[in-house]
Amino acid sequence: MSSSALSLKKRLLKPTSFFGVKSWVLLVIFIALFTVVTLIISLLCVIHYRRRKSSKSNFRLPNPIVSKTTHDGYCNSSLDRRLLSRNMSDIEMNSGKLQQHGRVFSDQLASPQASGRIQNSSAMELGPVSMYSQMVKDVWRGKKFSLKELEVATNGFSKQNLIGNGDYGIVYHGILFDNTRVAVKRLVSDRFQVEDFIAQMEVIGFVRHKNLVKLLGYHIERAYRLLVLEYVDNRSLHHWLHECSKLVSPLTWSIRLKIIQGIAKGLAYLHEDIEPKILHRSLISSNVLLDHQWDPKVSNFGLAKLYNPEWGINIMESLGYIAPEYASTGDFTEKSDIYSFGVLVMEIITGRSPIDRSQPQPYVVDWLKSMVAGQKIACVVDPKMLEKPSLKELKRVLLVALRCVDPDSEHRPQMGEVIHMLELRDLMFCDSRTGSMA
Ligand SMILES: Nc1ncnc2c1ncn2[C@@H]1O[C@H](COP(=O)(O)OP(=O)(O)OP(=O)(O)O)[C@@H](O)[C@H]1O
Repeated sequence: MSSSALSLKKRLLKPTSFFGVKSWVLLVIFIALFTVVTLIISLLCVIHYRRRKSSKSNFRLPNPIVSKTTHDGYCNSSLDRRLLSRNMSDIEMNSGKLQQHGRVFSDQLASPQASGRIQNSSAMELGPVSMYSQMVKDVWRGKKFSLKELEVATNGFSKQNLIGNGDYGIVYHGILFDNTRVAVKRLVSDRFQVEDFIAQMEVIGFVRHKNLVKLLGYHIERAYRLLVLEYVDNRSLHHWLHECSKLVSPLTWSIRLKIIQGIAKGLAYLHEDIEPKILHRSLISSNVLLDHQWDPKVSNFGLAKLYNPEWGINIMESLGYIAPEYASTGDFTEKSDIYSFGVLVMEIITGRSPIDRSQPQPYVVDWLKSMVAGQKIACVVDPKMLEKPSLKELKRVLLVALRCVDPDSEHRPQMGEVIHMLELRDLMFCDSRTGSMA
């Protein structure tokens, strides 16, 4: 060993003035401390860099579904204000939705399958979808279903699983892997544009209200347009009003009232609590499903928008729910939905179809008006209802229905007002247009 090495060794082994600790020990401690501090600083730098990067990419879009009650100055009247704040308790808004303000499209859009199809079709028309779908992922709570999964759930879309056929498509009962019961609706038409379908599903998919059927997800592949919906297990209002063979209807007055109020709340939510609002466009008794507590869930909202307007007019006209201005101009507004609601209320009270050609007065609206004018209000209730409502209660609900079918759409109430009227106990029955009810 050389003399310099020996002297270095001596110095390292020599105790220092720092608690008599040997020099080499102090050296090791210093190197260790230096390494740890360097590591901590590097780590902090990385974290800071990542945070900055993610906040930059947190791109915000205008939100299509924003509770209007969150906007100051939205409510047009103090009545609406009260109604909307009360309605909020009915709305199953979870905090996640509010956090999602500014985010629009589901990860389904961003899937190679969906985005590939979008590019194949008119991508230019698509605008926001094609622009943002790549950036915004994992937003709508709707699940991404594969065709295989839905085939398994519905037993290969078997006849045994078939629930029924409607104007929009064929509905199958299904059970998902996690045992959730669903209704899988296969739309008959593949006439609409893929992007229109996706955009509409995205709007409908955000809707969460106890009186509206939830869209859990959807699937597009080849000619398949599949909607996966919450399963509602007690058939439709149409069934219980018109297809139930029992002499006494299980729909008592209080059940009917609950159904009317539930439908009103669901519709008010679509019209007044979300943005953009959704017009139902085919509010009819077969689109009101019931659960075992007779709570109504409105289905098929917004679907008619996908189809040719003529088609919607024909259906609503043939069934007797069409508002006069919609029939004459083809323009559908919120007030056209409210007209259909009025007809629906009349159907629920009387048990008569909106158009019954076997009657001298086939249209329920005309018949009811003539009965009211002839002071025969007590005779309008469904004969299958054993326990009749009090005259006061009946007048209250009838007045609401009559106001909703006012030929002048401007005079029809908003749905928020309807809810309020339905809940008022001591309504003054004075109305210039229905003077006989006073
Ligand atoms: N989510 C659901 N849960 C349970 N049954 C459903 C559900 N959606 C639809 N159905 C049932 O499936 C059948 C077909 O429904 P669909 O909505 O396609 O047409 P519809 O209700 O008969 O009327 P329309 O097409 O004229 O609106 C009906 O018997 C309906 O009650």
